[in-house]
Amino acid sequence: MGSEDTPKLPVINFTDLKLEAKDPNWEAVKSQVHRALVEFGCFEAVFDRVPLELRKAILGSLQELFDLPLQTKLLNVSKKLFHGYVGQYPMVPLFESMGIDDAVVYEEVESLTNTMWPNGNPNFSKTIQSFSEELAELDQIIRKMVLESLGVEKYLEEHMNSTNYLLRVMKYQGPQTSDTKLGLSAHTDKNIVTILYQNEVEGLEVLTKDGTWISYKPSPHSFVVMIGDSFNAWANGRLHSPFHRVMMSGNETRYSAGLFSIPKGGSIIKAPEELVDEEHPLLFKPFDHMEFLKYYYTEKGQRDQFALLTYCGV
Ligand SMILES: O=C(O)CCC(=O)C(=O)O
Ligand SMILES: [Fe+2]
Repeated sequence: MGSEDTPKLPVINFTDLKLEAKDPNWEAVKSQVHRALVEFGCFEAVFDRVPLELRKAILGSLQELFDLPLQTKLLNVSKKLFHGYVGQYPMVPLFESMGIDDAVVYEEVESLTNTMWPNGNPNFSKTIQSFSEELAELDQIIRKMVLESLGVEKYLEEHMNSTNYLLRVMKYQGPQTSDTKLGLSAHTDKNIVTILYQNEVEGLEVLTKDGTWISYKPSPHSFVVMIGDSFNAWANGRLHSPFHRVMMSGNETRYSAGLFSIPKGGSIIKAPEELVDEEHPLLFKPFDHMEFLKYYYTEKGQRDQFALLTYCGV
């Protein structure tokens, strides 16, 4: 297969674009975003709002965090499912991850920081919070563009207010072999929007609608934006939430960080009536995201590639 045949994720440039100021480029970028999300559910975003220093700092902070002893990392527990320390799974032995809930709020980050470093580590808290705050702006730009493209911007405020931000940080050890090993199993995200950043070690792959795995070539300037099942359900299937996985080879460690916008517990996800008609019958019954996650984290739910469809598909 020639290189021009190798599929690539669309690249969209958000340089200088702001959420508040009406930008002359807004409409053009919006139509690229809409097209990419319908076709791939995913794209590569160039977003210079996160300064290079901060990009470097976040990767340093991830390493610092994962270098802590396991018994310290295990102190990151959370009442919410899949929000604390996750790792040491026989299925994916290379993978470790930690959640930082409400990472845009300094005090929330600080409380985790103080659990990890009882003598404090303000640099860590600042890096995590600033990084999350900048990416939250990109998340909101994308969601606003999607709602406008679907003609349902009247729901914008309600939609934005219905979510929280979780920053999940990930470490994948190199398998020390040249053949490829599973880093993270293929899945769709269950949330609204995910924005990923990572070091230079390859491994992330995204499945196209026609069944081809696209390998993402990391760049320090780019973020990967992905739609989760809940946003696709809210949009009554007019977007796409892609399967993706991490495949590892070689010796190097891959670090990544993802900002996840997640429906608040108790908020009901229901497609606006404007998006349901004869041509587009309702695909998912209204559902409570927290209740759905309870199903997803059962043994059956974990094996179910189409968990949301099983849970509330019409
Ligand atoms: O490490 C990555 O780039 C992907 C992580 C991921 O897919 C997830 O946490 O849902
Ligand atoms: Fe994911």
